[in-house]
Amino acid sequence: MIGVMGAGAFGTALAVSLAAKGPVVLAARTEAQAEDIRQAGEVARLPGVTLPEAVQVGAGVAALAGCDIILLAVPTQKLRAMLMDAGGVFDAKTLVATCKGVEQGSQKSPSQVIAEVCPEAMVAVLTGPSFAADIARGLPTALTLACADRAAGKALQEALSVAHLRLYRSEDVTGAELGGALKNIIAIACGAAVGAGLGESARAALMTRGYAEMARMAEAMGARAETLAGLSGFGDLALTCTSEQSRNLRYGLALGRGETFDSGVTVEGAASAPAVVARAEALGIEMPITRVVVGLVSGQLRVAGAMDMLLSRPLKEEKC
Ligand SMILES: NC(=O)C1=CN([C@@H]2O[C@H](COP(=O)(O)OP(=O)(O)OC[C@H]3O[C@@H](n4cnc5c(N)ncnc54)[C@H](OP(=O)(O)O)[C@@H]3O)[C@@H](O)[C@H]2O)C=CC1
Ligand SMILES: O=C(CO)COP(=O)(O)O
Repeated sequence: MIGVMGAGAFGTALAVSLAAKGPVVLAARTEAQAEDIRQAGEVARLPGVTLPEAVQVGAGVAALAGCDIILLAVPTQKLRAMLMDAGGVFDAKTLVATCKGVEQGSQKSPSQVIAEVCPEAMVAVLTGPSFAADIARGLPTALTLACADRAAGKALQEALSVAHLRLYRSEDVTGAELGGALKNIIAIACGAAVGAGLGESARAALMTRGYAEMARMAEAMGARAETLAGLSGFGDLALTCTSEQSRNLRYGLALGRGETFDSGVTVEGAASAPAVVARAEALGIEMPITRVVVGLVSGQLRVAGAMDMLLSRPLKEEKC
């Protein structure tokens, strides 16, 4: 049976989608949350989506004991603690990370965190351009399913594909995870520029030079260029930087407009950006847009100063 850990927007959307194939367990953090969801028939972070009967709502890791495939849909910075609290329930399971970020402190990707805490588990990554609301409504979506083990990846591709949710297989876990984590940061930069009234041309420039940063880091970390050009990289960059459904873009818009933003909303790019800059420094890679996002998020930079920093860099040849 398939289980989902994290009854937020994305975990719920995936559970609703996969329920077309059979029963799915959706695990909220606490029994009180699970009971609220059962009573309401929907999840607060994904309003307007009625849970089908095939979605069985439970609480905590115990609810997932009978599942062999578990999708992990908690924010990246919460992943390690959640796994460490699992008390062995996740050992020897197939764990599919759906979170898009880099862990603060360790600078590790979700799959690396899983491998460290649950060394017995088979690890895969599900990523790519998809808003929870779109998946839950059954709108057409194409994602990357990355797993270093080819046979396990093929089995997962079958198990997790649904008519409107088309999965493309990859063995490049590093590249798939990097694309998802880095595009969120570039989306914050785009939002900040647009929010500050700098225009659509600035957005296009940030997306393109942001992609160059993503490709640079990917190359340095041994990821494949074609992965970055695929759904998990370019595809998700395009979606997140251009749609106001994106929380990262909306957070950037608020920064650019000088407005406050609800601190309860998951903004993976803001949490991951300092870890990415630290990793870039260790690798000797220039990531100027990511760096200014760190300054914007920490409040040390304003958009005008950030743009001055980017525009005053030495003139150079256009290449990645
Ligand atoms: N929303 C989207 O469109 C997409 C999201 N993603 C990725 O999916 C990940 C999750 O995002 P999303 O679902 O949108 O975020 P949400 O903020 O909507 O939900 C996160 C959920 O994780 C739960 N959670 C946190 N810690 C634990 C824990 N220890 N045990 C159980 N549950 C826990 C939260 O519970 P609580 O409220 O109690 O803290 C919350 O329900 C992110 O990395 C995001 O980038 C990927 C593609 C699309
Ligand atoms: O990852 C996403 C789309 O692919 C969701 O983006 P946000 O986290 O910015 O809402």
